[in-house]
Amino acid sequence: MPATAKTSQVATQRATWRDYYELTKPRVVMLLLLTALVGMCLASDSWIAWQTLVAGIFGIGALSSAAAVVNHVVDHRIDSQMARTFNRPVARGKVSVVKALAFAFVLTVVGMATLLLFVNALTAWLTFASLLGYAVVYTMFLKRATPQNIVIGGLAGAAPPLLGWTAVTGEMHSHALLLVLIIFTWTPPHFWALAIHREKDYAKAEIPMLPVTHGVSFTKTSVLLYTVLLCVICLLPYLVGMTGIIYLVGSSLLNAGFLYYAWKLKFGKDPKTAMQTFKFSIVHLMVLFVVLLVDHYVSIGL
Ligand code: HEM
Ligand SMILES: CC(C)=CCC/C(C)=C/CC/C(C)=C/COP(=O)(O)OP(=O)(O)O
Repeated sequence: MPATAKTSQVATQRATWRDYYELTKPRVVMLLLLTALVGMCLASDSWIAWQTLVAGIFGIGALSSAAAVVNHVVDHRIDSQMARTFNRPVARGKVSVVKALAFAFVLTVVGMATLLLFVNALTAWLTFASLLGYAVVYTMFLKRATPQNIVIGGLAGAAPPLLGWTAVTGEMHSHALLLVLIIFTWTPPHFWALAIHREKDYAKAEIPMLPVTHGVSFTKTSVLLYTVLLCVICLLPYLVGMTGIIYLVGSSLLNAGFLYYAWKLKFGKDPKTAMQTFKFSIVHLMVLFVVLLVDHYVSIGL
């Protein structure tokens, strides 16, 4: 074999920092951290101390990333069987299981130390519990056991606003739990839209996602019903006096958009609607939490 081919073959196998970065599911973690930041800001009527902000976001980000890395390791065999995930660093052997687990361990230790030393113990242990909820409860058990996997497992991914809140106040609050409930209700339509598009992938990997176990039509109905539920849940922050008119208008417009896609997914014929709904769900959550932030600072006059 010519040297260049051999070199290029070795080069493709040697992992780079980009591979480790990909293991952290960076775009997912960025949105998780936006929701944590909003939880921090809504917990106080004044600006957040920069130490709490930096240490809290860093610690929650490190543990979220560690959870994502463990997910890549646990799922590397099924990832290699699916078109969407076969090219992932651990699935294709570019990063070894041992090195990935070592990376996750370092992220966890550094993240926990940061939260324990510079934030508070409640936030550290709640964040660690969320890591276990995703990396162990969801990834190792629920994902392979029940079509309700993402509903139950969604609690881990919904935790960041509560983690941000406790980072600032050192205690839990019903308003923070409302923000968790919004993401918890948002997760099923977010994921099931993608699962409809990838139904054959999950069937091939024998993962009991809802479209595989109950069919695409049932899943489309579930997406629509959860989106209706999300519209109701999103009214609660306004009804309990946690937010003002900016949030009411913004969330109502966003939820009208989500309902449009969920309705089109259920009753329309365009196969592209599933991924359009999935992509819109991400924009929906991102803009919803920005609207929460704007509403908060306008209402306290900062
Ligand atoms: C158990 C709960 C969840 C499940 C099962 C789930 C599932 C997924 C899946 C399968 C993807 C596609 C990933 C890929 O193809 O690389 C994805 C993408 C994404 N998810 Fe979720 N998700 C969940 C919760 C969340 C939460 C709580 C957030 C943020 C608050 C979130 C934000 C995102 C973002 C931003 C993307 C796009 C990532 C990219 O483009 O690389 N997800 N989700
Ligand atoms: C500390 C803390 C807040 C932890 C939560 C961290 C976290 C990364 C949540 C992500 C939710 C998510 C994208 C799940 C998809 O997993 P999947 O295995 O169904 O997706 P895949 O098939 O794309 O790997």
